[in-house]
Amino acid sequence: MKMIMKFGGTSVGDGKKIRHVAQLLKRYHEEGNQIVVVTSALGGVTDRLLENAHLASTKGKVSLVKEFKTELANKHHEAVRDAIDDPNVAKDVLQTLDLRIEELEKALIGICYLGELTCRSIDYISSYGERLAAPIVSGAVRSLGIPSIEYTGGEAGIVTTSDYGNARPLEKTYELVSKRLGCRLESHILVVTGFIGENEDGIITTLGRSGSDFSASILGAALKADEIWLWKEVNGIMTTDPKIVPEAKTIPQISYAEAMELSYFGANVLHPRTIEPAMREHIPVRVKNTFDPEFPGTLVVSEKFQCKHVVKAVSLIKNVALINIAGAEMAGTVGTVARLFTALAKAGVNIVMISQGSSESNLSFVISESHVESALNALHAEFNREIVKEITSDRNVCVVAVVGAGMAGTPGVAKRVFGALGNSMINIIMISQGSSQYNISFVVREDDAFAAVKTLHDEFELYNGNRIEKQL
Ligand SMILES: Nc1ncnc2c1ncn2[C@@H]1O[C@H](COP(=O)(O)OP(=O)(O)O)[C@@H](O)[C@H]1O
Ligand SMILES: N[C@@H](CC(=O)OP(=O)(O)O)C(=O)O
Repeated sequence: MKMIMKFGGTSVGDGKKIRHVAQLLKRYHEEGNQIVVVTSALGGVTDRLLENAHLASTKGKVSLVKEFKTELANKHHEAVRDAIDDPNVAKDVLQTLDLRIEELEKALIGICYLGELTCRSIDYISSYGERLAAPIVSGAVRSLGIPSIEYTGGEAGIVTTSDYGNARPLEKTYELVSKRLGCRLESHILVVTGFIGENEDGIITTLGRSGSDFSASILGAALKADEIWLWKEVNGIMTTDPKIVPEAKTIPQISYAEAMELSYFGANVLHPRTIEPAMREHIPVRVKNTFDPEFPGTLVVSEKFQCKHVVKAVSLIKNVALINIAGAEMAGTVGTVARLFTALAKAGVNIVMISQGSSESNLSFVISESHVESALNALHAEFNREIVKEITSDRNVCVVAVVGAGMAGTPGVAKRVFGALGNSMINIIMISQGSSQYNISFVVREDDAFAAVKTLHDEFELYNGNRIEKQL
């Protein structure tokens, strides 16, 4: 089989884990599979890179850059020691790492002197997590006697828009990747940095936080892979985040549409865009546990292979805010909503969900907490108390979503959702249901969020894994 295997930051958290990953790869390679590996940064490294980029621009202290350089070098050198036995391979990898760390140091010192951090520089700095991980993963594979080459996303052919921090692949990516990687697949395990690509001028871009899943899917579609495997620290896509409800169970099979709804509604087990490229080529996506490789995990497949289970999972989006706008003149004033959306789009604000009262005199929507200032400024500038008289925001909220393809056309699901929440004395602040009827989502107070997820997990008996399997 031709396979893409993506390993997340927890899976390549340190040298011992990378050694384990290399052994897994050896096993699948020896079974006759052609493998492209997509690696994330070692766990926590992207966060540290971003923190230090911000520190450099605000404090401007070169001594802090030097301290960070030592921290990064120590972490990655230790990983090489633990992951790679062959001394020649280790020497080669250490040389590559040191060169890259020096480049990074220069860039951070530049930011110290300039005192400013552009979106383009943020992408450049944060790309180093994956650019330091890939040589180690590829070296660990070579150390086991298997030829391996490492590529950055751009070198592999991922060409993107210039939307730094949220770049999308251009259509030419699919042909380019196939040309560049296709011919080497037979003889090598290819290791590609997740999360990053480059624009048409060769400038590094990133696909958004947790974007390595998306990279894997792009490469899978380009190479027309038989399967895309996403290796994680959990046993697949589960009925809810096991960190919130420990009784959560693995969902053995789920449709592309359901997996997309879940990821859009906060199940950070998948990057929200992951499914699109796989779906365009009908490639099955498997989510597996790196630390329990025999466990089958979850298979994400096209709808036609999928039985309909009313509710499959419950998810939670944190770090959001609710914005309310109100004004008696809003009722019947044509174009108010268009002005609102245009103003928000110009300010770069993404809307998570929307609800409009039937009186038309108020409208509520949910956005990411980090966009609140820009949204409020944009709305005040656009309306200036004309038509819209009141604009308020509330940051202490979360969005909960109940997802399942079988909800479409099954009466009574909403009654059960809101009945169960009522019995648990959980107040609903806002409700939204997409016309796809694949999910019902609603806003609750942050303090009620975990209880809401647990209540619904119990109501639909999602802790009872057998029940899901029986209905498949
Ligand atoms: N429905 C869900 N199923 C599985 N994991 C979930 C779900 N919702 C949230 N999560 C969280 O997503 C994380 C995914 O695993 P992780 O190894 O961190 O992925 P990656 O490193 O690829 O980003 C887990 O830590 C888990 O707590
Ligand atoms: N390293 C990047 C990209 C990524 O996909 O990471 P992970 O697979 O660990 O979510 C991030 O932290 O956002």
